[in-house]
Amino acid sequence: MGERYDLIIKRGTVVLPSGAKAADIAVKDGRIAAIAAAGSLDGACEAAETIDADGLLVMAGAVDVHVHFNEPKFGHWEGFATGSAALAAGGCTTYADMPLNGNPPTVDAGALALKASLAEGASAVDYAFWGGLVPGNADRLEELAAAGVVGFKAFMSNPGGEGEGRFREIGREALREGMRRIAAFGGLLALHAESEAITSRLAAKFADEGRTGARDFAASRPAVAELEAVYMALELAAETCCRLHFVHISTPEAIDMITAAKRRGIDVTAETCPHYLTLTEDDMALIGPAAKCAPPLRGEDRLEGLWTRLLEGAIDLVASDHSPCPEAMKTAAGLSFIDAWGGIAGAQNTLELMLEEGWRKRGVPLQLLSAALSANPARRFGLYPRKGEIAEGFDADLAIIDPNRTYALAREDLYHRHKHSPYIGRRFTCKVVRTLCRGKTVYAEGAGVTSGGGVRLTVPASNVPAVDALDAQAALGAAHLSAGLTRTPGSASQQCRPSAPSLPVNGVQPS
Ligand SMILES: NC(=O)N[C@H]1NC(=O)NC1=O
Ligand SMILES: [Zn+2]
Ligand SMILES: [Zn+2]
Repeated sequence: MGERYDLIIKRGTVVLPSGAKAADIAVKDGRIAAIAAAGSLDGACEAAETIDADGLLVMAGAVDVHVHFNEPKFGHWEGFATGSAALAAGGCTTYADMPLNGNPPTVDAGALALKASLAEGASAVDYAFWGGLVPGNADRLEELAAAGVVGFKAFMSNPGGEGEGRFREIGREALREGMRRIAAFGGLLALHAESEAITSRLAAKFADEGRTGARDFAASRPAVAELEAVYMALELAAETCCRLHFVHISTPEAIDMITAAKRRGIDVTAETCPHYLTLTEDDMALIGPAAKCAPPLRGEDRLEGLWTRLLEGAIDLVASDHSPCPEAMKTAAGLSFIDAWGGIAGAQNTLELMLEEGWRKRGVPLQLLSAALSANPARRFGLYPRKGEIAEGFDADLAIIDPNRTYALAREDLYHRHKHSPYIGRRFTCKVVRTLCRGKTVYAEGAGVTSGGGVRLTVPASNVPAVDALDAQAALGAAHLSAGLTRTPGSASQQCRPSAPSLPVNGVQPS
């Protein structure tokens, strides 16, 4: 007998960075100890447990860097236990929690400590936290970085939400100052990019006119609101050299602006969400408030345009933006579409949606999907090389998928706190059947979710992962479509030198 392992997963179709391959995976002390030819470990080694994955896909657990678990105070919207259970059931093994809509929002070290205390012992899978950049907390950014946040999140438009002291959007000058501060310690800023000027003016106009339907909501947040905000933020990033990440991009035009900025050497990445890749404005009108989000769902052309950009490697990562609320805030009698909560509860469905719509329907290679769902988010936010890939030495964070299973998503399948979802009734031809976090089964079909074992991940404040690391995905995209993104290795960090701002920043003289 050879090596003694804790677990062997045998004969699975394993999605490696180089492609899918029949292989055995051995796990010891929570990490991937060996990857070997299918059938070669079984019998040759001892293991406390064996999982037969014959006929099943084995992928790296998804790394969902965009979820809103709303403790403290708004745990009745979504909490760590239920939110993470949904992620586990969907094949996600690591997440990063956004600094809103809990109260207090995560805008200083004290609020972060409170968040962390509430998550401890409650989360089914591993997790990290975002800090917030809001008007007035520029002096708190470094303490948040020192406490290990993955980055900072700011809103360019009104984030909504409830409660005194809730998270607020940031104007141009305070955003610029925040970027200067974040750049100074090598941090990263994530932006919700919609123009407040455009969206608030249209919202007020439509309110006056009594326009409260789904189409009115979409029209009040047009694509140009995203494009203007992305353009402005890219200009500020060029000026301040702040590393930038755009969350939930909804238009291929914005992706193209971001791609052009990458070519100019700006250290920027783009995220989209499964809903922009699987649902349209028509679906939103049909489904109702369960499909309401901001930016809103777009037309078929833009949806397909996003898939093309994903294939080209121009979309760095996919995350859920799980932002749920109590049922009544979506469906109360007499509630108009405009007044319903904007946020889609999608935590559980990311991986299956991407497999269904990407791999199955559009032929997107599994390794490209895996890069967008796992490796790239892990790399960008400092969780790599521990998370994000099936490779020796990495945490044994795995999603096991039955690629020959047809089912329709039912309310009862959902683990998140409130069971509204735009995907209820949707048919899938694949299903996550088991999820392992650090080698422990956290979800198994039939048995359900085992809660509580997730640990907190902190990212060193000085962590500056190069954007070049993301070129792996671009290369895959290029190979697939021969239209990939080219980025000069090292270009981002080498080219950016902060230039003097053209205007004084909030009375602070540029140094
Ligand atoms: N406040 C909040 O979570 N907003 C999120 N919901 C949504 O649909 N987009 C968002 O930014
Ligand atoms: Zn947002
Ligand atoms: Zn969000």
